Amino acid sequence: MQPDTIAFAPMFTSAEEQILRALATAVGDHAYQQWFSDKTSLTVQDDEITIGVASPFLADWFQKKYRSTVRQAAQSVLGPSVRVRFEVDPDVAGAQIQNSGSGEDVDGEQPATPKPKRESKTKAPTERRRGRRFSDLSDFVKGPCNELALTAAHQICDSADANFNPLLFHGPVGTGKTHLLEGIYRRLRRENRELQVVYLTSEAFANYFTEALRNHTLPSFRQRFRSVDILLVDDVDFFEGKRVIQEEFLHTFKQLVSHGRQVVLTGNKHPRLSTKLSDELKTRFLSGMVCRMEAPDAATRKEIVFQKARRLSGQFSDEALNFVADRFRNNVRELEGALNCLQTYYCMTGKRVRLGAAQQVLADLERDCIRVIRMADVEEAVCNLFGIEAACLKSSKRGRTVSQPRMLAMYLARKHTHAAYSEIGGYFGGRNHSTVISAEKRVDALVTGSATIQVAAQNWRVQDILDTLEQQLRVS
Ligand SMILES: Nc1ncnc2c1ncn2[C@@H]1O[C@H](COP(=O)(O)OP(=O)(O)OP(=O)(O)O)[C@@H](O)[C@H]1O
Repeated sequence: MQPDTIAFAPMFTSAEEQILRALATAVGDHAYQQWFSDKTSLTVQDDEITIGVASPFLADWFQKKYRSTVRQAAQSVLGPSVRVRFEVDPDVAGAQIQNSGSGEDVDGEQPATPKPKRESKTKAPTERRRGRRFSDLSDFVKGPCNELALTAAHQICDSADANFNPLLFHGPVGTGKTHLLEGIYRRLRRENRELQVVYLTSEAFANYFTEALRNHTLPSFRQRFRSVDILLVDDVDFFEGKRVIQEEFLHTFKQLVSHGRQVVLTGNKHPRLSTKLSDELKTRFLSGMVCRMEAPDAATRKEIVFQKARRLSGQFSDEALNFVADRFRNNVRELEGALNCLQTYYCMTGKRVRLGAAQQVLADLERDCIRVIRMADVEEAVCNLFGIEAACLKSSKRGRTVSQPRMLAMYLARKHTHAAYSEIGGYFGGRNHSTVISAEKRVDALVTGSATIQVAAQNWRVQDILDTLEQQLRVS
């Protein structure tokens, strides 16, 4: 991966300085001296920059007048995913009050608020950390459920020439896909500042694209995304069913990969299981390395809970933490939610949280985690996976493309809703109870025989399909 020359990058020492220089060029010297130099603070935190100003009125005014200029300046240094915030910085405000009385008149563009004063003190980029904090790879707890993915993430950061492109993480919600992607971003930004690394969600990519289409700025949109060294895109499932955006992303992807630039993606399902991604995009997604991430096993959950608890100010007994790890099994977000409850309880009482208190505090949360699965949920999950309409599932059609999904839907409805056979048969197109019984037997036999059926023109083991559907039912 050869870093492209980024405008301004080689000339200045820090990202803050580069942004300020780009800004000065964009707004002109006069306006820069009048509004920015010595009168604002600038903080860069990952892909977010914060401009600190002296009052809420100024924050509002800057937002209206300079937001897009500041964003463009920041993008020229940090890449297209950068976000800009304006907020009151008490240090800047304090410095302005101290220096009041030395103001000068400005041109007609000033806001109808107290004006910034000339001699207020420039605030150097501070250590303060605001806004989004990207996760770090070093905080990621390794277990059998994610070991391969973590190793691949480190390989991307370690080697300028990882031999898989793209790297794609997929798995159920809350299993750490975004954490790994952010961790890659953070490590690369920390250790390879010369690389142009862009992190964004696929939704943001789609929004930038639509904006570029609307504003007739496609060439600059393309130039931005097709010249990065490493592109990290979260949640590619969002591209599903969006043909034009898929096409655009495909070209971006091809261009990057053909120039040896790395692409890392995350998604909730294996690309092959997607019925709404173009075949060409799917093939590209599969051409590198696909890592599945699973819900954490017991030992990993325990390690995660203990690690996260160490970062909290609360005191918790080991039994209380083991209780959390044991009870909240679906994903790491649930574990975090439970720990937050215990932390709040600790803040309220000031007492070390023991097992009894944890059980009491978490009882409600546990109840909330009980998922009642309805036949409509099964229907929706099956239809999504197989790309068919609900009406089709309930119809009298008997072709395989419909009868197999229907058979699986009946099987899952019986397993998870405990509805009577006749009710299930009635729901899926007015069939009788013996049809459901026979569907149940057939699926059991297919699982036992490791049989496969087709999803999206690929053969999948019935057990794998059931696992995928059941994961969706658990979290939907
Ligand atoms: N192995 C892990 N070690 C430490 N924290 C983890 C681990 N896995 C997940 N987490 C934490 O769990 C939370 C949810 O993880 P994350 O957002 O990465 O999940 P995800 O798989 O991207 O979910 P979604 O599909 O909903 O986007 C985050 O706070 C993350 O830091």
